[in-house]
Amino acid sequence: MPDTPTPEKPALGGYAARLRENHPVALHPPYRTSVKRSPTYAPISFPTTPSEEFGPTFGHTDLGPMDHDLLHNFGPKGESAIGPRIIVHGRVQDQFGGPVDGALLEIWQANAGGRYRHVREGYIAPLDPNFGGCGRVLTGPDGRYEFRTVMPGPYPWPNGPNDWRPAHIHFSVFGAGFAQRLITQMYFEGDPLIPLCPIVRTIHDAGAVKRLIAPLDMARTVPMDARAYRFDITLRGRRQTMFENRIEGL
Ligand SMILES: O=C(O)c1ccc(O)c(O)c1
Repeated sequence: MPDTPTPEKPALGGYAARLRENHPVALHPPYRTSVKRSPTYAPISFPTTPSEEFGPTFGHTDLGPMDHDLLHNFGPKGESAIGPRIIVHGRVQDQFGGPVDGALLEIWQANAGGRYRHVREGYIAPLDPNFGGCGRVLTGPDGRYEFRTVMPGPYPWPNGPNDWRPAHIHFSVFGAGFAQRLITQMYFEGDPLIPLCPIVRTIHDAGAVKRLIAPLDMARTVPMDARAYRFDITLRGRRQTMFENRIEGL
């Protein structure tokens, strides 16, 4: 059977470039720390070695059995974290919609009250003794992944006088090696804080923002247990997910 081209798949196969136009500019003063963090000199490219490009590879033996269950992977007695229980699932795909097998996803998030378990966290919301906020999962041959957790709470941050981050989960995606790492944030459908967030507002393309917002997925909800949200991650192409660590010009 010939492969059916997707709308963006070149007839002769090949390569779809990154969508650089949608990448936020590095300097966006309403996102205050971007002023100090944005480069003032042109980026320098360093050559990589083959071992950085192709290894190490990740396998199921690298993950603990509870890594994908943030509800239970921290509490000393395996008790459930406090908060609305959710499943987050989706597919990691390439520019043509093909599955990306064996990608390592690492996730981190605040607890249901909006507080991170981190030494430099300053928000007054309480810690949950049964929630660490970190997890890991590998995609399968069909590119799919799934983990369960609590719905993170929104939280205030010292940017402007009254800026609040919408509820979000941070994602790091590793490909075949440490040099292939992409980082992004997932938001939740219906959150009124999304359009107000100075970090979200660095992204000028409405479609790119929409692709960071996971819709509620009632088909995957577990009755009397957990709601579900679907977050697909597309690595390249016209429908690519916006990644924070893709530097303009590279
Ligand atoms: O990069 C930052 O400054 C920053 C601030 C608050 C956040 O919630 C975050 O994810 C990033």
